[in-house]
Amino acid sequence: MSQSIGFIGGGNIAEAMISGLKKANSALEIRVTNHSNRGRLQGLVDRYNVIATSLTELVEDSKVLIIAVKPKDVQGVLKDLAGFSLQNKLVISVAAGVPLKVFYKYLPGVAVVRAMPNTSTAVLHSMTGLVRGDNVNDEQASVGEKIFSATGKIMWVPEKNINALTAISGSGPAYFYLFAESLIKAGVELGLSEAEAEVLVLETLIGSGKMIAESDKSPGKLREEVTSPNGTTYAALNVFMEEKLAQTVQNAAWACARRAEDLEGEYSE
Ligand SMILES: NC(=O)C1=CN([C@@H]2O[C@H](COP(=O)(O)OP(=O)(O)OC[C@H]3O[C@@H](n4cnc5c(N)ncnc54)[C@H](O)[C@@H]3O)[C@@H](O)[C@H]2O)C=CC1
Ligand SMILES: O=C(O)[C@@H]1CCC=N1
Repeated sequence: MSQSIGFIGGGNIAEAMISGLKKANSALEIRVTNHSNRGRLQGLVDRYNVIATSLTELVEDSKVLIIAVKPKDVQGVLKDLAGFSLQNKLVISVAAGVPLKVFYKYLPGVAVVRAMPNTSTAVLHSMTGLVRGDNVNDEQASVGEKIFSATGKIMWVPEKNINALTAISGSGPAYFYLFAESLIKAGVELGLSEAEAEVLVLETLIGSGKMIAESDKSPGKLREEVTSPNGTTYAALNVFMEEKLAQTVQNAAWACARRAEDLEGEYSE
């Protein structure tokens, strides 16, 4: 990747992306500007050897601008960017619930890709959804694809599907972390030390993920293979069934997608 990248916003997702991108290519030039938090910016410089800079320098020196601020702060960034010529630049927004039309309003003609990565980009296992804006040429689409492919897998989707994707893979890591936290707590309640419970949960999660990824069996089939009739797993799964875990998971994913839609709704006029 020969393109220099500039992050506007250096928070959680920017750090996950920077960490992954630097792992994939330590020579990659990355600039970051972060509003009103010098300590945060200096931390990124110290940890990843990025260049801390002003917005003006970042725009001048970066081919790709990645907007990684909270949804409520995106319009402020776009107003600032409207003062620059962005010809030949690719703008990538990772903000949830900010539709492409908002970018066109402030930056007419801009080449923008809407992306929804997840924090596993830090370990090169992100799943990133990408939406191609109207003005993105093939070369720019390929640049966007390379940036996110360097830190995991990508999927191009139409804009109408980005909220569904957010509900599964964008926010998804948090669901698995909650499950892991709960299982660690259960292990401790059952008499294991926290360190023991953590190792058991960690290895079980990684092993299950690898089984789903590497075996040719569906998650349902793999589950059946663990579940002996009237055995121990059966006893546990019965509780999940009785307490409607599957429905709860679906409700949570719907709530996530609806929240993204609500955010988008704030831009309807
Ligand atoms: N955290 C996650 O797992 C994911 C987050 N996202 C999206 O990424 C965006 C950022 O999320 P987080 O990193 O979690 O938030 P965060 O709050 O950790 O980071 C945002 C950063 O932007 C800075 N900022 C605010 N206004 C700015 C401005 N005008 N110029 C420069 N910096 C500015 C803030 O000081 C803060 O450090 C959100 O829009 C979110 O929807 C997308 C995918 C995953
Ligand atoms: O919670 C959020 O709004 C962001 C978007 C996807 C993951 N985190």
